[in-house]
Amino acid sequence: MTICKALTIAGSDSGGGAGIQADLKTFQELGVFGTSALTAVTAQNTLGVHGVYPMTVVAVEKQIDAVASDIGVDSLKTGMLFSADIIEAVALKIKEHHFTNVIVDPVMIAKGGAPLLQEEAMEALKTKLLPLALVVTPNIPEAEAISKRTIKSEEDKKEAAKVIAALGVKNVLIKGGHDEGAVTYDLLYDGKEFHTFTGKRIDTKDTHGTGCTFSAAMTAEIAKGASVRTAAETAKQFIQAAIEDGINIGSGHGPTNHWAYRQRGGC
Ligand SMILES: Nc1ncnc2c1ncn2[C@@H]1O[C@H](COP(=O)(O)OP(=O)(O)OP(=O)(O)O)[C@@H](O)[C@H]1O
Ligand SMILES: Cc1ncc(CO)c(N)n1
Repeated sequence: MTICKALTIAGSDSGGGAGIQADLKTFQELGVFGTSALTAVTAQNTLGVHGVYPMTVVAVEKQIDAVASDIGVDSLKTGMLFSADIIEAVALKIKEHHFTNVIVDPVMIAKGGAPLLQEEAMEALKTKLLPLALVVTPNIPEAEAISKRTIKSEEDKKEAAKVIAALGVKNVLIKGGHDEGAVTYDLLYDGKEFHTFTGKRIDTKDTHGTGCTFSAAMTAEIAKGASVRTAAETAKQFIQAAIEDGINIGSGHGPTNHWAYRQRGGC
């Protein structure tokens, strides 16, 4: 049996709904062996972020080397990277280990408003990491920050995707969770064409970690050999099920249900 392996380079969410925890749960649910390189520890729950404790650059590098040299990496995703130093180190490791299936979730701000990326790290994200990415998966505020454009319409989303692609990313997937309306529209631009992934918008406050979970599902599917487009389709179904079959944990923005997709018969 071939075991597919995915690495997440991200922050820890003690509350278990986002970050490394969401990524590893999602990898497991989709039948992929998950490994991790922690960039920061956050003290976090459904009410917000109560502390951020970054790892040293050497600690991040050593974790990536340990995984790459022994276990192997079929695909990797990045989440919370926090500082320019960590971004630069991760970019160098991607090149050194010749990682190609790189999914960048450009995490900037937690749902409650806490910064998870230092402002001065934006330039490193754009110039060092994005050119190495197979896919980047910004939400709407992140797409606005990277493209320096305001997104109010589907046309704006398309223009922003083109601007982001011009930074050297092969595929840009702008997630539509922050839009309004009865339907969510996630837009994929592959450098030539646009593809839309839609779902019924669920009226719930329990959407903590939706972005991490979505990009982790894409990463797992790409580890198994799926195309970016097919991976996005599966990720959309995975997150739709995870939000719809909510589990109501904590008194703030609760996590999604990472096992819902499997329970419905997906794998
Ligand atoms: N209320 C909702 N109902 C249905 N789908 C949703 C809802 N909210 C988000 N989604 C979907 O979840 C996925 C993640 O999108 P979103 O824009 O919420 O990411 P995010 O802001 O990066 O999340 P987070 O920062 O919490 O990790 C997308 O496929 C989006 O369409
Ligand atoms: C550690 C971590 N990564 C990402 C997010 C974004 O959801 C979060 N809230 N916490």
